[in-house]
Amino acid sequence: MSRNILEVNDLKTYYRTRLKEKVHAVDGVSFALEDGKTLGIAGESGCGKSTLALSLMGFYFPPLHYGGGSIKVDGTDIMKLSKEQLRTQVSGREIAYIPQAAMNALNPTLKIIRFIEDIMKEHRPELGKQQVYELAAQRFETLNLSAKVLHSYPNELSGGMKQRTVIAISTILNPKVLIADEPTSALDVTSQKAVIKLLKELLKQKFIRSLVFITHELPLLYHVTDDIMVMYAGEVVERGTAQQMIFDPLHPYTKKLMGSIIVPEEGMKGHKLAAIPGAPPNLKQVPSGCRFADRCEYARDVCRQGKVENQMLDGRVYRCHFAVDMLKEWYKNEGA
Ligand SMILES: Nc1ncnc2c1ncn2[C@@H]1O[C@H](COP(=O)(O)OP(=O)(O)OP(=O)(O)O)[C@@H](O)[C@H]1O
Repeated sequence: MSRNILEVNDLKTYYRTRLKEKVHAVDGVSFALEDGKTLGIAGESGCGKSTLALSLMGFYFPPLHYGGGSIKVDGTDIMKLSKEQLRTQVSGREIAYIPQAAMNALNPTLKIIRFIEDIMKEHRPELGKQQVYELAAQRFETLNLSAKVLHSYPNELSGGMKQRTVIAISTILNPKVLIADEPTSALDVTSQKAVIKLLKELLKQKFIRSLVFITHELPLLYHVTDDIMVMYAGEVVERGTAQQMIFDPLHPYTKKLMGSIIVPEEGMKGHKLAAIPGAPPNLKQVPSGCRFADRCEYARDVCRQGKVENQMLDGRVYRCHFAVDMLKEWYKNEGA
């Protein structure tokens, strides 16, 4: 059996607002990612995906705070490390993060090679300027990015090329896990395909070992990731293989989410999430029962009474009171 490269157990993180209220953005999240695997994270806007990504990196800066739980990267609990250790030993080396709109955050006054020089100065100080250049040029060419890009300024690159460059820079230290938050949003279909190809190449070349891919574009998850995890109101409501999650969802929320997808034949048409009536609960005051109950057509009184525990089924996990047979019966009747 393959070992886990990332293990998250009961992770809780919250924002403290100026009025001193707590926003429970990640509320008891647990999952594991095996070496060599890719995990997609889906869910509506505001359900905690980006906060989970920040939390996994140990980026706890006010207003975001750590509330409990563990994050193990290749066996090391990063929450037990100091901020300095996180910065020098974990960030970029063990686990790298490409935030939303990262390509727009590149300093326009610096040539691309300067970003790589800065990383190497910190992590590989023994390398001279020429060695850094050669290493960067070789990496870029292996990834089918011209080494000429290294001499360009960010604004001289197209959006798609800028995004691929950011990914190449962020993975230059061969992190074990790459977390990419909406890496294809705001790109045209051709550029999206190029970004996906690059991510797959990074895995194939073993420049990264595992990938966490956050996106609203659900068909992309089907084509890119082994597993999909769906979040709702700060919690994981279901996790399974991409095939199971898209074609045989168990949780009523996953069912609604996936109901909006038509898997396009050639793979990459951008289908966004269809609107689900109602809104997620306020994360300042989360309900004690099922958080989806108010929007769930199958909800009963029991759903609102007390915490809903995860149920396991053949390696899948879903957070609902009801048994699979009952859910499937309801779904069958719905389709009839
Ligand atoms: N700086 C902040 N201060 C207070 N609350 C915040 C802050 N940033 C995010 N939140 C809240 O935390 C919750 C989770 O937000 P998060 O951005 O993680 O969701 P998301 O699923 O990534 O959404 P999106 O897909 O729009 O990026 C939301 O209720 C959001 O309003």
